[in-house]
Amino acid sequence: MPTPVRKNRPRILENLLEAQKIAFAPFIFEACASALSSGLIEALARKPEGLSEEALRTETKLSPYAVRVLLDLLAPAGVVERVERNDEADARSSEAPLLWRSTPVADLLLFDDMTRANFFFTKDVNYEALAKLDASLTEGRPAGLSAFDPSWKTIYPHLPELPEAARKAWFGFDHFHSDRAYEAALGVLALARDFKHLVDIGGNTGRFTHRFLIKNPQARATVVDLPVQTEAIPTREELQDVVDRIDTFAIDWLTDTELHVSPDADLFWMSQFLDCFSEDEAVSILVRTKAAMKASGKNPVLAVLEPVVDEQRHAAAELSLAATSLYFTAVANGNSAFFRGNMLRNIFKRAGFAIRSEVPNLGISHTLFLLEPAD
Ligand SMILES: C[S@@+](CC[C@H](N)C(=O)[O-])C[C@H]1O[C@@H](n2cnc3c(N)ncnc32)[C@H](O)[C@@H]1O
Repeated sequence: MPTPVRKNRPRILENLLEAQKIAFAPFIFEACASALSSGLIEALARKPEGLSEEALRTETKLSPYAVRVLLDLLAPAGVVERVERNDEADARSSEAPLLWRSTPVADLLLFDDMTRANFFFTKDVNYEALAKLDASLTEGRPAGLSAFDPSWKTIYPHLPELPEAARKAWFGFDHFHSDRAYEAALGVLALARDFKHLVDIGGNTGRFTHRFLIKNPQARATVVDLPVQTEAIPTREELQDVVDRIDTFAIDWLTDTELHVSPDADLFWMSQFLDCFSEDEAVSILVRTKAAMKASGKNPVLAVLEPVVDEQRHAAAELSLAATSLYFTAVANGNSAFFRGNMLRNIFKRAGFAIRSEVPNLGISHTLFLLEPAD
């Protein structure tokens, strides 16, 4: 028997609209993608006083039909609006062309770097794969990854093989979210100690390593990652000014390989890394990292930079992070997510680390944890 709808709910019309935005979310998303790629939103943004449909056709090369169906949906979706006529006669006249203009939401789609990084990450990396979210959730594997290649088990070893648009969107998204926090985190680290040897675990393309080495001209670094990433480090053009101070250590943390790095290592660093693993996997990685730290003679610190999903200042950040967790589910590995604060702190404890300090709200949404072995 169907569950009865509860009566006397307040704001039923607003809620009905919200529910339709969800029911038709892919339609709205695709309409925005077309309005961006055709230049429709940009044309409107350049003319704050408004544009007629005819002018939009000229600007975008879209047909009258295409302009009409896009505008008709983007208006109730809150992306464009009809211009209010002041002149009553004008407003009644069927001769006067209807004018359209963009809303502040359209401006964000066009100009806001975070919105754009998220939008194209959704479009070019996740869109097709998300159709397999159900299977991913029930089977505990990234079933959506088959949109790229049915033989791939996780996305990480295949990042360099992604199609051009997906690779650009993946790195654009990753870099957008970590870059802003890097500068702030480097400032915090500089206050803590004069670090001489960085171990960048999950160092990927060496982007953080590069910034660290530029800021610390006497220091060295070891980039730790899957072989496909570490092998590319020496030839990366953007690292050439520091490459003679970088070593690499290739590891697949999902095997039982141990970490071995220079005895001079005094800063172990993990940025947007632990979230690529399940809780138990993260504990295992931290335990092996702790063993490598203890082998160093320099009393090292472990710095973990993570966005904590339930400790965000803004609803937009919380929604972005929670949505990205489903990328981990359907595309990346099937078993990880951005952590809630209590889970992450518990993982540190289980691995035998004590938290020395926490600095929240770095960049847009990251917290920097400084940890030391508790035993
Ligand atoms: C989300 S990226 C983070 C990159 C960078 N640290 C940042 O702040 O943007 C995660 C990194 O972890 C690495 N990684 C994922 N799974 C791994 C594994 N099983 N063993 C070693 N590294 C792995 C990936 O290759 C990638 O470079």
